[in-house]
Amino acid sequence: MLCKANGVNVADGDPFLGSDLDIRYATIGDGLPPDLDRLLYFDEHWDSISFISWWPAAIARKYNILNVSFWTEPALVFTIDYHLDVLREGGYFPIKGDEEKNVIDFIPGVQPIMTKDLMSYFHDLDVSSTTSRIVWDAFEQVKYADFILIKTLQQLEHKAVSAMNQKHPAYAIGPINFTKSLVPKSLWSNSKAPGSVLYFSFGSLAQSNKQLAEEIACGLLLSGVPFLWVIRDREDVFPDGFEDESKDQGLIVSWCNQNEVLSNPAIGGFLTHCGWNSILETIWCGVPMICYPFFADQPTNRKLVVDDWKVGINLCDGTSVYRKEVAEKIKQLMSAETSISLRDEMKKMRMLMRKALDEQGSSQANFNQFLKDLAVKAEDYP
Ligand SMILES: O=c1ccn([C@@H]2O[C@H](COP(=O)(O)OP(=O)(O)O[C@H]3O[C@H](CO)[C@@H](O)[C@H](O)[C@H]3O)[C@@H](O)[C@H]2O)c(=O)[nH]1
Repeated sequence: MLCKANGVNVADGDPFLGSDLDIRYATIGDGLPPDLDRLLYFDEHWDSISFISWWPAAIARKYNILNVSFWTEPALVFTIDYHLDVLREGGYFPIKGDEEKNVIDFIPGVQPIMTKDLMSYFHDLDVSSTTSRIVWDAFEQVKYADFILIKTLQQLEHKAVSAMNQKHPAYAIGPINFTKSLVPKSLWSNSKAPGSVLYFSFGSLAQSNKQLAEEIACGLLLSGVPFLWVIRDREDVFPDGFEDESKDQGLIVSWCNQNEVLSNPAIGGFLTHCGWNSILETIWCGVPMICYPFFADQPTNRKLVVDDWKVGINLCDGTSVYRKEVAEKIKQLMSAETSISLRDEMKKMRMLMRKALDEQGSSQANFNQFLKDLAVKAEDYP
């Protein structure tokens, strides 16, 4: 196969490493200070990156080159967004709180989904808001792509991927950029019992607000569970005395190598904001999750993790977070007795993911097929 001949393997970090393809990467900053809370200044952040929603298609057209669009979100989210025009026509984008319209059951490849589980921008009533505009533009433009790559597993999202394929050449090639053998280096949690530590991070964008951090901090103390908390800006966020009180129970850091942490045997659970990359990394390491989604695709990702795949639980069952409930949920997840079924389901998903990334696995096969189709299509381009 083309891919194999070129030595390309989706499990080896950079999938193009070792190939004879001339692939170059560039990082594009959003122009905002690195430590700015992008959740707090969400519109400014999205405004500053809005160019990414339209320029790839425009440039591809201008220079008559192939346009490959790569999406780091579940096929479920991508498919719903791909049908924004249909949803807008039906009065679902935005959702206007109409009782009769609380389930969407007409998107090909998407099981009936409650409107509450849709991405956060569906609930933004202002269609001219930065987020709504960018999402709309991005999915108008994606229709001009020659190929769509989705960072997901075919086995997990078979229906959505197949339905997408009826409309557009789409390939489930995820997850990529994991190395197969992650060897944990020296880590505080090395001194802890297997499965005893809760890892807690809200990803690269979201920072905890004071009230939320306070409830979680107190919940952690009440639970007594050892923890590793990644928080980028901890100034003035924790309740008085928390860092002192918790110094024997937990470690607080501003950043870590998440893959290394998750693959450490001491980690028994992950309190996550449901960023898609974190979810895939967590499944790769077989760690069950406690979910607290903030915005964008995260509420929909939560549905996959908790309701569909049953490898995680919600942090809170209502709309607010209370320390007592936080403590209960943490204890429930971390106890081997109360989370048997979660752990069993997670084992199955982990196996699926590892198989998909094998040399004969679906992600590898889809990636190989993509390279073949790309080469054929490239013949039409001068
Ligand atoms: O201390 C840390 C914290 C995070 N990470 C890494 O940072 C990435 C975080 O990615 P993700 O979990 O997807 O969260 P966000 O950075 O918040 O991702 C944004 O982009 C994702 C799609 O790519 C969306 O699913 C999210 O909603 C959106 O917030 C992961 O690879 C983590 O391994 C670290 O390495 N160290």
